[in-house]
Amino acid sequence: MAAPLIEADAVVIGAGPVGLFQVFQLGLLEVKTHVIDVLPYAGGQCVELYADKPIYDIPAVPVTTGSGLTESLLQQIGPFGAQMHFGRQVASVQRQDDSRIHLTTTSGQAFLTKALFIASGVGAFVARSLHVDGIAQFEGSQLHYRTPPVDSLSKRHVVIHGGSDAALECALQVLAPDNTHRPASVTLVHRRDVFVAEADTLARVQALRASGTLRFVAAQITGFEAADGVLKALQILDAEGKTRALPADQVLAFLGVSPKMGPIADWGLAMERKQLAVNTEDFGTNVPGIFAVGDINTYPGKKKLILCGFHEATLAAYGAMPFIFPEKKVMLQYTTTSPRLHALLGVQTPQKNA
Ligand SMILES: Cc1cc2nc3c(=O)[nH]c(=O)nc-3n(C[C@H](O)[C@H](O)[C@H](O)COP(=O)(O)OP(=O)(O)OC[C@H]3O[C@@H](n4cnc5c(N)ncnc54)[C@H](O)[C@@H]3O)c2cc1C
Repeated sequence: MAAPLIEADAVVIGAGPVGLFQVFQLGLLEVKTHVIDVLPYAGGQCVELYADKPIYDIPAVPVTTGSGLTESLLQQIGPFGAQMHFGRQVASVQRQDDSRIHLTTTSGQAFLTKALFIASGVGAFVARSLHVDGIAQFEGSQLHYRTPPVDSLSKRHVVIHGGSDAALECALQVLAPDNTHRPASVTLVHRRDVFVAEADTLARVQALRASGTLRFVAAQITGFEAADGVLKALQILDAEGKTRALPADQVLAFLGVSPKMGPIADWGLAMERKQLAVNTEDFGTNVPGIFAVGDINTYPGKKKLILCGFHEATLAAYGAMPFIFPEKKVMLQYTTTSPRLHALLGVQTPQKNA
């Protein structure tokens, strides 16, 4: 059954830093927002590509990190109660006759919004898939690119594939002492016995390997065996050059993520060199009611910097008001002095000196 249509004043595509700040600026203008991101969490490039690296050029923040900045932004937008729709990729965008914008996601959710803010950055961060002929048929049932609920792995032969932190964290989660849904076996498969992970994670995985709870095989996955449409085993090419079968009911592959622009070029928006062309007055695209902010847009002098995206989001919020609240006269107010903004932010208005 199709998910019910969500009607909204504003939808933001992308929960990167600029999408999050868009929520803040819209919140100050009393606009409730829905945010859609294909990732299961906020932060965009900041979390996906440089979570622990320092950033030095966020105004008035001498130093933070990709994840630190994201946490601060999430805290800042907290009062506005944006509805987050994680793990969903926007597939289509179409302006309707009533001037609202209709969106659909690949998972079948639809939105109808008065204004749309595209903050999709360098593209949707989607998991790299396992390149084995025919194995895609098991995606979602027996092949996963994120850890599925651990109870679905109970009494199954589980194969975790990859050499990253994410693969090792998955092994630790599946074999956590408090997980009562124990798999029949858990095997970690990576082409070499070398992993890129935090020292603590490596040590905990090593302990599981030493105790025999977690098996490790240095190998490449080259094929699979199935019966009646059910995956039974993976064919692996081991370090000695031998191909053998490894029982596999559930395969969890962690091969990293890569940004994909997706079908954005089909949304009827003017583009220049794969970026959305916008005006610099309010960062509107050529389609009324659709704005583009952050790394996805282009205009003369564009710089792909977070602070530039914050400015763009501010002007886009004001620019969208005629579409969201056409009757409302919008005045610029300062967060320092406006009791109205204090109420929205849930903070006290300072008492005037007697
Ligand atoms: C290594 C590195 C270091 C950097 N250092 C700095 C720095 O020091 N200072 C600085 O200012 N900038 C820095 N940048 C650039 C900065 O990270 C970007 O300018 C910023 O992330 C852009 O934010 P954004 O919100 O526009 O897009 P992004 O951060 O790319 O976020 C976009 C989000 O949209 C989602 N998305 C895209 N398409 C869809 C779709 N169709 N459906 C659902 N979700 C979708 C993506 O999954 C993603 O989460 C750095 C970048 C890199 C790679």
